[in-house]
Amino acid sequence: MRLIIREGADTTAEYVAEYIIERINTFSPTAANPFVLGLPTGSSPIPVYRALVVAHKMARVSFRHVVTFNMDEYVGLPREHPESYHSFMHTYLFNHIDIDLSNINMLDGNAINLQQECAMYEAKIKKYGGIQLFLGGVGSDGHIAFNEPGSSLSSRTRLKSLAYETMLANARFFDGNMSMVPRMALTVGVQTIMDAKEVVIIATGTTKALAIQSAIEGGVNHMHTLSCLQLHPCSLLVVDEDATMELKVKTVAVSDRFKMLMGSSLT
Ligand SMILES: N[C@@H]1[C@@H](O)[C@H](O)[C@@H](COP(=O)(O)O)O[C@@H]1O
Repeated sequence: MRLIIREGADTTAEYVAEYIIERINTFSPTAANPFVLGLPTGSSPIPVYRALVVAHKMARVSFRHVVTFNMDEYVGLPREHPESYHSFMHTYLFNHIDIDLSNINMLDGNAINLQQECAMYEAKIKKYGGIQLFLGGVGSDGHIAFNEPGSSLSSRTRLKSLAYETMLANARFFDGNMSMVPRMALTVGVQTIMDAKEVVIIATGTTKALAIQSAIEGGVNHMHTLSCLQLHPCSLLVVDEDATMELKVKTVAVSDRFKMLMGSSLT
């Protein structure tokens, strides 16, 4: 697992966007051999999507032969609801790039048979030969996608009840009203993410510091599912300085601002 530290949220997002652009362009996708990209929702990837849209408008990257699979979707929230992950992805990315709508794959949280929906999603990923690059965020408790604490590390796409902490964090998108926050979601599993050829995680802000610390310095364990990436041959965490605040091993190059915050212990 590689760790890249940038100063702030914007430079962190820029790094991730440039990384994805480079990967897509180097791959040179075609209709017969598309680039398969896994995507997250949440506030952390928003500046990444913004940067990808700008790069697309400047003709630096095309999504014409990119196939996407999103990580998760709420159960029971209408697709058109502004807080559905379907709406989120169109608002922040899909409406502004040249992706073919038939290349967008999102779990249907209103499917009549949710179990079948999840099995079909896994089968479709397989049909494309797997995910080339899975971009993800992390929950403040260290979860990846909606693989809440206690999720099996060999899990695949399935129905999950959300942890109280996740619902609390997501209440900000529902006018702070906990009773409006969906209690269940469909999510790719830990193993689905581990099967990707490459995994890139973005984490910014002090609220992610404990999650980053447990993922990097803790053992691999199902209570902090991000930690599974320690076992991935090609995983990358891209974080800002705030998100490194709880790291015990202070061997990283740090900026003056960070040194100031930490006092003389780093000099
Ligand atoms: N299912 C999503 C995760 O994929 C995301 O990583 C997390 C953090 O979101 P944010 O970036 O808004 O902190 O939120 C939800 O739980």
